[in-house]
Amino acid sequence: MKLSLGCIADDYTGASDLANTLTRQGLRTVQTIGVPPDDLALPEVDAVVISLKSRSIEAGVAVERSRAAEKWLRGRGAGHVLFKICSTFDSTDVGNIGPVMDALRADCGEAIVLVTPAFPETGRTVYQGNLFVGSVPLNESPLKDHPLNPMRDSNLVRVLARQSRTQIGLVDLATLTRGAEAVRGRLADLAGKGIGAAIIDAVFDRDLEAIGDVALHHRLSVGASGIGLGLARALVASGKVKAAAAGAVSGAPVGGPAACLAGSCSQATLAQIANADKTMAVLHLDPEQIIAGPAEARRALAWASDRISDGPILIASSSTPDQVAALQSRHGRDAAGHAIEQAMADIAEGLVRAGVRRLVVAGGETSGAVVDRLRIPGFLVGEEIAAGVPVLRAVGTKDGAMLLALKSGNFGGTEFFSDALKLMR
Ligand SMILES: Nc1ncnc2c1ncn2[C@@H]1O[C@H](COP(=O)(O)OP(=O)(O)O)[C@@H](O)[C@H]1O
Ligand SMILES: O=C(O)[C@@H](O)C(=O)COP(=O)(O)O
Repeated sequence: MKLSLGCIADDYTGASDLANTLTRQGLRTVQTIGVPPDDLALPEVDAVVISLKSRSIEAGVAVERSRAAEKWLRGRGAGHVLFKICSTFDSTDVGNIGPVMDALRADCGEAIVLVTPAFPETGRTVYQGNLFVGSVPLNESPLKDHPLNPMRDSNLVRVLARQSRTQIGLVDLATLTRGAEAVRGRLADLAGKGIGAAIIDAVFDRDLEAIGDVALHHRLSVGASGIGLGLARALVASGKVKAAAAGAVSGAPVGGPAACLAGSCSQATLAQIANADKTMAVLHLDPEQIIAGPAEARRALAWASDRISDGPILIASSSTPDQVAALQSRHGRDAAGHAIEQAMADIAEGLVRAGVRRLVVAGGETSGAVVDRLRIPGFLVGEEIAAGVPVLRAVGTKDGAMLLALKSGNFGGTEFFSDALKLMR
């Protein structure tokens, strides 16, 4: 297998979002959890998206894991590697986007790296280096209240400069609009000044096509699903990938009980939870009790076992920004987040033991904890539920056929949970 594109995603929801985009553009794509073991049977594919849970961990560990993933991808022939980050640039001043980018850039000997989180389909656009979420700058969006990485600066040149050892430049929309040659010229100027990475503006998919065209001639790029779209279209346009051969997988129905778990506290997820009781039984966990010990997860499983044969259920830990801040001030941000993620993993494990084979998880870190606990080695991409969220069919599992949906906290409409289960048959 010689890969046309190698990808390293810094969380599992982000990886499924990118795998979805590449599949929709005609690339045969598989999502793996971590660097695949040698005995994992992978189908013949054009792209592999290696999912890491490296967004919110210590920067040195994120670098080490990302370098191992890059080595594996390059070893399978990937000439270009995309480091997939969040379309809302989720990170802190100590990383991990900058440190991982610096390390991968050094490893592949790239002079200058194109960076853009733009993903117009979900309202993420970049202009003059500033990231917009819908109609507002990042620092005015709900991301300012993210539980782990509150985003309070929309200027990505500044944000990335605080995290990276290299200077950061800008390729603005005016340059991009003049075409690929103008972008190459600007990159050569910046690289000549010793600048190692550039945020590039993008507002429409056509901007991402131009970016993909340029990026494909580099060894490394950094961005969200939008740049994935650009790279995929460039690969197809160049004839390196035959798009007609690809498509989302379907498969035998899985059936059986279905459950949803929400650990995301994002605005979109809060609205989806508020709507869910129209179509399923909903349990709100007590976050304080989760931190106190395992009894809260046991209570959730007992509640679930009474209902799971009657129809789908949703179990949520999610709270409003004020409640999240209060909990964090009592227990610390990382300790609270970790305890809740582990409780969600305990609940997921118990649900699967009780026969659940269709599972929706809301939240990137939450999905990481759940998928790790279930020891799922990889996924094939199925139908699209909402922009950036596909149905995933697990591969290589010991528990037999299983369908999952890993939803980024901010993605999906208000009916997301029932929309997902309609497609997860
Ligand atoms: N009620 C709560 N209070 C504080 N933190 C919470 C609460 N519920 C969940 N969390 C934590 O908030 C984080 C949410 O992150 P994540 O799952 O990545 O969601 P998103 O996709 O919205 O970023 C996780 O670490 C999760 O454990
Ligand atoms: O690019 C995106 O916005 C998503 O793919 C993503 O990375 C989501 O992260 P979470 O919101 O933490 O799930």
